[in-house]
Amino acid sequence: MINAVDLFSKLRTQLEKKRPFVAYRKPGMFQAKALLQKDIHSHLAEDLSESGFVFAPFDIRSKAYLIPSDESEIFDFQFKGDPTDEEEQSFPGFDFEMMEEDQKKHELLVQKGIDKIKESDLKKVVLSRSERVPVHDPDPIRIFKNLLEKYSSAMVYLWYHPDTGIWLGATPETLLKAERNRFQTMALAGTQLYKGETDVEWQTKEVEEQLFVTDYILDSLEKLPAIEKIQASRPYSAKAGNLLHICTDISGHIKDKESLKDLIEALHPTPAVCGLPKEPALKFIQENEDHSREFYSGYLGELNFKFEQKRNSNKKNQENQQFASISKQTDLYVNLRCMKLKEGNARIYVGGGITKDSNAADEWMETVNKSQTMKAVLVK
Ligand SMILES: C=C(O[C@@H]1C=C(C(=O)O)C=C[C@H]1O)C(=O)O
Repeated sequence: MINAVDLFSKLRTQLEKKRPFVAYRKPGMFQAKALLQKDIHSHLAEDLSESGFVFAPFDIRSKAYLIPSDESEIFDFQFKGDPTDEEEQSFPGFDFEMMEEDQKKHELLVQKGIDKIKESDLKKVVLSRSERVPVHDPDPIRIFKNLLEKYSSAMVYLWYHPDTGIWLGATPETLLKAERNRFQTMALAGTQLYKGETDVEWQTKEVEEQLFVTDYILDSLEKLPAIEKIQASRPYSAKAGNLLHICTDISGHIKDKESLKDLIEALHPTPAVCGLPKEPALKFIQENEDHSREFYSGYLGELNFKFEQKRNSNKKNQENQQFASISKQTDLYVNLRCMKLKEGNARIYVGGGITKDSNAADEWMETVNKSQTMKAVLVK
């Protein structure tokens, strides 16, 4: 365990030396972790058998970066900021006049998506935009501390790589957790503002949209020969910053470890960030969104991370002796509620799922609400 102040100063040195690093805290954890790469080389996750922290883009044809465990110094730390009661968070206001152009553009895009759904086999498409926000104090470490303070139930991270630049985020969405022969994923979709209550009503549009995601994930998993014993929870409302989403937890068994790659490839990109059917949704996104998503709606996290598991022996003559075995763990998240920091500006990425029942003005508002997760940590 390293003192947080010392860790942050090590991160600054890494930045100065242009060496890749990532610092992160998983949802609900007290302890945070950092991987500081010892050299400046670009390592890639080529076949997902590597061990380290992976940072993968939305577009599966582009490079997925890796900070390999073996080439890094790994630290555990705790950040004791002012513990914020998530119930009492405040979010900054917004200047709607300044955003008029963005609003028009986004509503046109959404309407085009709705029209396409009505006239084709496309059932759902996730459409996004990015927003440039000038940042008064663009110190990534200051912003990361704010993330740690504000979002205890999200995966919060600060990633730096000379090839990708600086990214930060607080994502509520698990892509895949896998350990030994078990795995877990989730179907997350549907959005409403959190108003102090998680026991809320959902409209048919949201229920249907989330069901598309669940069904698609279950179908894709059933097609994989190495996957068995698939189970799905009942849908429930999950809180993420100032928002609520509908969530279904999905779990199962993997028969052979070699299948992790197939599993990740079957899941990414899910209809929670791309659409249904996958191919026409992807085509629509590529042809109509006017920004490159880069790492937004890609995935990130621990890949085949080795950790020591201590077990007590139950043999009498070896009483009190502990046995350590090395296990591998994968813990990946979808890169949502995120931003890229560059030259004193933050580029915030936000999107939402469009179906035949969507309304363009509501979808615009949903992206405004989603952008609050990052805007709230930019202010001092
Ligand atoms: C696409 C985003 O979020 C996804 C889309 C949601 C929706 O359409 O309601 C909800 C949660 C996420 O699965 C985003 O945050 O940018």
